Amino acid sequence: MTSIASPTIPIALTIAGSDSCGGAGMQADLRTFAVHRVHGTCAVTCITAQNTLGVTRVDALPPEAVVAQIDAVADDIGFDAVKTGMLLDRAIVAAVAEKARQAGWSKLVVDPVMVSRTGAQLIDDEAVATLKNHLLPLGAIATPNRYEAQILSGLAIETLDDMKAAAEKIHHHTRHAVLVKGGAMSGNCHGVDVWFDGDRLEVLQTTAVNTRHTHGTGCTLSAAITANLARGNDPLSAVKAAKQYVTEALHRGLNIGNGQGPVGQGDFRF
Ligand SMILES: Nc1ncnc2c1ncn2[C@@H]1O[C@H](COP(=O)(O)OP(=O)(O)OP(=O)(O)O)[C@@H](O)[C@H]1O
Ligand SMILES: Cc1ncc(CO)c(N)n1
Repeated sequence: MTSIASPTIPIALTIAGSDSCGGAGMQADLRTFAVHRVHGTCAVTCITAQNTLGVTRVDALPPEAVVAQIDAVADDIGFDAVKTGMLLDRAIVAAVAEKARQAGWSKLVVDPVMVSRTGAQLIDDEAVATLKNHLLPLGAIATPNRYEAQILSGLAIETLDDMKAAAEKIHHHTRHAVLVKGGAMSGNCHGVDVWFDGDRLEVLQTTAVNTRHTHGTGCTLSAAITANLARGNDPLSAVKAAKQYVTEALHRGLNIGNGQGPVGQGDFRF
């Protein structure tokens, strides 16, 4: 029998929550990895009951269960890059940060999932502080959205200059690269992201896509960055290619459910 995957296939790990509607969270991450021809492994942090209208229930896994999943993958298969998504509570954030610190993951993308694009808080205050002080400084790239960048920088974000100032302030705290995402910005900044790595400040822009099917954009972007890092791309080119990919995914948004449908990570036209 021949095996399908060669030992040289890039491998990525996502540490994230499950989304029952399949558009965000680890479902989005694994699909995005697959489209990038990267084998996806996962450590589930929490189970969300959610659909295109919102989240109705969240159940956390014990932090030991999250760590056991990471160890099971690390001890046997290994991975080339890691991303974190929804970590939910202080204990899970602390356990993942400790694992990242011990293992010294160099290709770590931290999507600091705290506040949804609609402004709803997704994790508690203690978890926010632990994420900011313990996990974020370990990530090679942090990808806050507008509201998360406001919390992390302490700055109000209304304009492109505000996005740049927030990216610089967050970098000052983490000493690593930051991508402030503009999906929740209005006017000319809608869909514009700002990259700052301490050296280069870049504005990443595509034409804003006029769609309401935006569920999972943030997860899809950070998963694509992680996949590109796993494939050996440097951080800025990984981010630029991922931005292009999420724009295409927005054009393929799925009109399912009664609210904000998911972006189309795969090309389902056939
Ligand atoms: N309508 C749009 N047109 C073009 N790009 C967009 C649009 N909406 C979001 N994006 C892009 O999608 C990516 C994710 O950004 P966003 O600010 O939506 O993240 P998020 O709030 O974390 O997402 P999520 O909705 O998954 O929580 C960014 O690159 C952003 O610029
Ligand atoms: C599980 C999960 N992770 C992340 C997000 C943010 O898009 C979401 N809605 N659900």
